[in-house]
Amino acid sequence: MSTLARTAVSYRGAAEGDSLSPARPGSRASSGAQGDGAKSASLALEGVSLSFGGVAALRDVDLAFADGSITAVIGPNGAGKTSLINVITGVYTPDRGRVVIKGRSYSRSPTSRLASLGVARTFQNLGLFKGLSTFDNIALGLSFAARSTIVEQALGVGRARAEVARTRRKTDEALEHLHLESYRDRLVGSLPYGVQKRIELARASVAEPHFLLLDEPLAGMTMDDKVEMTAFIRSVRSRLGATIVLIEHDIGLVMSLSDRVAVFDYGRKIAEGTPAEVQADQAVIDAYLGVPHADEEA
Ligand SMILES: Nc1ncnc2c1ncn2[C@@H]1O[C@H](COP(=O)(O)OP(=O)(O)OP(=O)(O)O)[C@@H](O)[C@H]1O
Repeated sequence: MSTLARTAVSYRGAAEGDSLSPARPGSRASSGAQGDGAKSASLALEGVSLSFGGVAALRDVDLAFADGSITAVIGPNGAGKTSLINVITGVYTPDRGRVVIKGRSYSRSPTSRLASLGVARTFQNLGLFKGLSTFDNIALGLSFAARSTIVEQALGVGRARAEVARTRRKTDEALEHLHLESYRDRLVGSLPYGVQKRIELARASVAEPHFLLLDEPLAGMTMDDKVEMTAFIRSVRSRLGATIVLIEHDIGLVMSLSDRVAVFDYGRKIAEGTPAEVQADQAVIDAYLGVPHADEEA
């Protein structure tokens, strides 16, 4: 297990003021990931339900992400995949259930502290600043860690000087790891879509998160770009030891990239396991072929 993963497992601290409580003893999150009992899961959903008016986006979802694993969340359009990431990141507050992060259980994820808890994400429709350079976009991924005062920053002294140096070093490392050096000073809006997706991955990973949530990181790319991107995702995982959750529609790539796959349909987790297990699962085959389910609710 990586150092980062060990840190995640042993973490017990949490700031006051959030709606939190220790993970339930014996819960999946505290005892290990589903179907992967040898590993701990510092990130999990427990009994999460979420609805919008009459639409149930998530229905009683239990899902634990083994530390250091890559889990793909797949399912047809409207299955609840993005809602799941939005619940983990506190964009949505579940009607029921809890989000467990590093041994603490939240009825609503603490949005303002997610970065310090080691949670980072990318967005389905790129969340980059098109008028800024590649370097500046990636550097923004470190902004939460700034400790210097405005005065120190204005004068470029004290902690600000060290932070600027660290930001430059970390950002240059991320540019190198994701082969983005040649785009360093280019405005993001002028770059090809596949490169922008890679820049978003760089921004999300530059602060070395423990949990990386990728919403359709391969969407809209050429096949060559997709193959390249999957290699970059693997390399981020092995470099950081991060737990990666990704939403993807390209089943072929999902199967080769992921350790685990969770399949959703109408907000419900209908299958979970290794890629080979879910591929052979009849409920999954039915969901993808659009076979109506006996328990389908209005
Ligand atoms: N903010 C919202 N307001 C109303 N309904 C929403 C909202 N967000 C999601 N939904 C609904 O919740 C359900 C699940 O949506 P979600 O975006 O999570 O699905 P998805 O699996 O990510 O779909 P896609 O693959 O098309 O992105 C859908 O029926 C969607 O219309």
